[in-house]
Amino acid sequence: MAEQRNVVLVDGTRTPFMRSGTAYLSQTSYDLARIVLRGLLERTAILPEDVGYVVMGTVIQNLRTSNVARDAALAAGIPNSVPAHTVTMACISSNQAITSALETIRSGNATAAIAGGVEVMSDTPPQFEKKARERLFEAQGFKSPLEFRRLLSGMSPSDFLPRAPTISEYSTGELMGESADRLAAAFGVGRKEQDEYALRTHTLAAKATDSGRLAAEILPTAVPPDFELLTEDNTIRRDTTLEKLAKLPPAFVKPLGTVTAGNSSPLTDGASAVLLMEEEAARASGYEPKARLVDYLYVAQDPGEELLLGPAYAVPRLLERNGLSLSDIDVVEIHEAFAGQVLAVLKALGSERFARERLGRERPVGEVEMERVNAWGGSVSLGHPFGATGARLVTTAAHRLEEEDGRFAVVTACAAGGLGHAMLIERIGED
Ligand SMILES: CC(=O)SCCNC(=O)CCNC(=O)[C@H](O)C(C)(C)COP(=O)(O)OP(=O)(O)OC[C@H]1O[C@@H](n2cnc3c(N)ncnc32)[C@H](O)[C@@H]1OP(=O)(O)O
Repeated sequence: MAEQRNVVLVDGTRTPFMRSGTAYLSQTSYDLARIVLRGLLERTAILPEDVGYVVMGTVIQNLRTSNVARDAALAAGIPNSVPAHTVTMACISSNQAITSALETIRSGNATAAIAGGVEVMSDTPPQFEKKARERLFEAQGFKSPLEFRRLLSGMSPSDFLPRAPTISEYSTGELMGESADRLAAAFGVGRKEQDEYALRTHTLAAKATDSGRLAAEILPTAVPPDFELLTEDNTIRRDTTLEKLAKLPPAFVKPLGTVTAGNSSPLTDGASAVLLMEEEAARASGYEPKARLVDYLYVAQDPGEELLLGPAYAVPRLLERNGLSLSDIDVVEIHEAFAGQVLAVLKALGSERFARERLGRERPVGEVEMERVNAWGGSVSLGHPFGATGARLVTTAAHRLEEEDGRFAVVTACAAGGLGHAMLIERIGED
């Protein structure tokens, strides 16, 4: 069998992440995807014709450009001969984009590929109920004013009111935040712990911003109407204190829930992208790749019972099949959908009962040292543009490996549908 081709991360970048309804209100997913692709091309100085494939993740599609990867790639100057596709896998959509690009390179179908993701929650298309959609469909065939009267017959005006989509699990109807609340309760993660974690992530994100560490991955971005140059995430709350967090009411399970606006990831707009290459080709082109993408896997659990617990299943399997243990992992980048979800995952990894009953192992997977976890902030503080978070995690993990002089990083995330992902990344030292 031919030796497997190594796939490396040459570099990654992202727009600043912005709370929905703020700086990117004028933008569509196509706009931000085009901006980030152009930014990546410039940053890496790769010739657009040397890119063999483009794949991007997104969750809430704009129907006019449902293959946003293709349309944004064309607009970014990537030749029309370069194929592109868009994937969706809820909050791990750009993780899926990265692994799709990785497989495209591994299989020899490309030497260099761009993967990324985009989400503009500010541009969520309003939805009509099925009954109204049926009537509107029929109306396409109406010609006379008399026929148009039929549009409303038997319908009330409220049937035509557009509804904002909810962030809920389709199969159960449960909101993500409700599920996070149940998960936290099931693992005995209290409100105080969640608020402390929220304060930690905001504090670390502010520090990483001020020290310029996050600037290394952020693409300064200017958009209409005022074209102010945006260089930082506006999701970070520098005014956060435990006292303020403690006063916030439950956001989902009322009145007794523990998940609040303060310990949840906010609704966010943003885009991210990475350049992946076959290792030898990258070196031959004069690049010093940042990290090797060693291995990855996806898991899926019951969305009713364990919607956001995927990392607790994915990480042990990934470590085991690579002969590693948690103590070998210098950098952990875990998606923070909610503070309570991260803390529940960490508790699951340290739990003997979880190991025995859920993983079929004699011993717990292990305790994760907190200083290794999301040291530059996470989705609660940096925001979570659904389709773009995965590529942020991978880029940050590679940068942290360099900065912290580590060898292995694990990137892991949960997603709607009970899905989970974990990826093993190895820093490429000077050899
Ligand atoms: C796999 C996955 O990723 S699943 C996750 C998918 N994502 C989600 O489900 C999104 C979850 N988040 C949300 O839905 C929303 O952010 C919500 C519902 C939690 C909160 O939304 P909003 O109420 O619009 O949040 P908003 O930012 O206005 O905050 C509400 C209040 O809390 C305050 N607040 C929020 N965060 C903080 C903080 N860190 N410190 C202090 N106060 C805070 C705000 O100032 C605001 O106060 P005000 O009412 O006095 O102005």
